[in-house]
Amino acid sequence: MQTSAPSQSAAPSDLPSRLLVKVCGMREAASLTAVADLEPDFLGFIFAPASPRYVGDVLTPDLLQGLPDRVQRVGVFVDAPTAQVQATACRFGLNFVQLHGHETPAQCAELRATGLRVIKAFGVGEGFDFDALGPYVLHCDYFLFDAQGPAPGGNGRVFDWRVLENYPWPVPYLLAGGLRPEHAAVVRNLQLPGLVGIDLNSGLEIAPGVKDPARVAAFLDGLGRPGAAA
Ligand SMILES: O=C(O)c1ccccc1NCC(=O)[C@H](O)[C@H](O)COP(=O)(O)O
Repeated sequence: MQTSAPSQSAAPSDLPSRLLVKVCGMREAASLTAVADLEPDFLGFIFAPASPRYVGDVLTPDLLQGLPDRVQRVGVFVDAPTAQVQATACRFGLNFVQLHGHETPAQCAELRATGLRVIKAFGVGEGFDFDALGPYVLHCDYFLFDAQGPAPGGNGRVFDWRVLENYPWPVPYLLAGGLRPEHAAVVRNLQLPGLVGIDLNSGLEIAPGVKDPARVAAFLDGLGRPGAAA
């Protein structure tokens, strides 16, 4: 993993010395509390109505605001208007917004100007065009690289991570797409430029939006994170 911050980055300069972990697609209270106790760096909540992990009326601001401060709250959106993203972020006390649709660099900039931190997600396939990311570089805190699939996210597919060996930008990124506990040992030793964290979702689920805390703990254990054992 690269841990030095490249120059001219819009991203934080204090890059972590260990992989950050985001657990995405949290919905109901029981698994939310159990997973938060395992101390991931980020918890993700899907605000896209078409997703089987859509938080809908299940998630209350109280539940989310009761999380420990050390856990960053990420709202995931797909092509939602800026005002709606901003209002949702305000209502739920989100720290980050993760944009999984066709959001433009201008929309990333608008959201960032409100004080939110921005993760822009991209589906990676063969021949992925890294040049297309250039206009986003100054307006995002992180990128997230996910597998392409029928849905904008949560497809449970792994892409060929070797594509990222050629990652040319200074924005740090999270690796996503079908990660399961069996991947932890390999992920732990990945040496990819710009990689600072991973995003876990359907590979840890009992049902869409219901995470299995034992599988989350197993992944964290495989990464060698202290205190992550169940
Ligand atoms: O998870 C969803 O249902 C989802 C739907 C629409 C947009 C984004 C979504 N997920 C965002 C994530 O960050 C997922 O963790 C990422 O796509 C990886 O998911 P998976 O392949 O299931 O590990």
